[in-house]
Amino acid sequence: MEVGFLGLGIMGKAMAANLLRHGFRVTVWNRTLSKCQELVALGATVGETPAAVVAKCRYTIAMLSDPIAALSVVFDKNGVLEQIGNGKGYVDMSTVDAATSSKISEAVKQKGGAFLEAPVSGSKKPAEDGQLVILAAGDKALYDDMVPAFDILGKKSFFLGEIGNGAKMKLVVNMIMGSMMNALSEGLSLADNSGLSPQTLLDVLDLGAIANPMFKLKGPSMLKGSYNPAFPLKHQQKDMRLALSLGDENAVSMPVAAASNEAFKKARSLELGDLDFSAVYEVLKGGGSSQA
Ligand SMILES: NC(=O)C1=CN([C@@H]2O[C@H](COP(=O)(O)OP(=O)(O)OC[C@H]3O[C@@H](n4cnc5c(N)ncnc54)[C@H](OP(=O)(O)O)[C@@H]3O)[C@@H](O)[C@H]2O)C=CC1
Ligand SMILES: O=CC(=O)O
Repeated sequence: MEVGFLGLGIMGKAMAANLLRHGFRVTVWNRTLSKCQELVALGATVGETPAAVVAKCRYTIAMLSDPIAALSVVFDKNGVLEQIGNGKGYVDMSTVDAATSSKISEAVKQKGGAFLEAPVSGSKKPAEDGQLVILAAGDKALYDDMVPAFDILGKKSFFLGEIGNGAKMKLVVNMIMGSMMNALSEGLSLADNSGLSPQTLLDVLDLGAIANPMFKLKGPSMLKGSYNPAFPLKHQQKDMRLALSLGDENAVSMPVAAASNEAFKKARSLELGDLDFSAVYEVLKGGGSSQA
């Protein structure tokens, strides 16, 4: 199978490499074109623009930072829309809001193409290992066509129905994840500031009913102050913002998420946005965000 791949950041690079390893022919594009070279070394070819990739490939996948990037790659000059049409499919796996996804879907469909949103749950390591959870919605026939690729990229894919449902599901999941990261950070800080060992707290948590892979993976590196980005904090804050906006639209009160968003915003203001999202601990350490 041949696919195009737009966006070679932390996730896109790992996902495109995985497809290449499994025998897919992949044509890649990235805004900073030099980043394509690592994939070329693995067998990829390069498209000079998103339009050039879509012209060459029947199916094109995108993995881009945010709504601005997702819209730009489709609607700008040399963008996806210039070449999408009958018989071609566009699959956006970026985490965006439902409105962004719908706008892209409408435009692609108007040109005769098919569109699927397919954001993923799972970070850098699951992307490298093909263990993502794929939350797809939109064109069911395109979903069926993409199953061979999804089987390589993920451990499970869900088809959630109409456009927007994948985006919303992803935002709900990441709203919970961001709130949990804040709760863990406050707990580590409370343990530390009240004379307990934060490492012992992690050990206790790991044996009880609230044990989870995220606490287990991130806790020890947080205690070392090590925040190599797997999931950049700026993207987690974007997801909290979009989830809160979904809450606004549906009159859902989310005080926990709102407080967590403030901590992520504070972290961004301290220029921690490019670090891993667990760096929010730096804001909450020593007594809470108001003292950061
Ligand atoms: N990292 C993670 O753990 C996970 C991330 N996600 C989501 O996946 C998406 C990608 O994340 P990740 O790979 O971590 O992000 P990165 O920040 O590592 O990569 C972002 C990508 O978007 C491109 N980009 C940014 N702005 C523009 C623009 N205006 N026009 C064109 N391209 C642009 C970047 O290009 P350039 O190289 O030129 O900057 C890069 O290829 C995000 O939506 C994120 O929320 C989902 C699950 C897990
Ligand atoms: O979006 C991030 C993730 O870990 O999932």
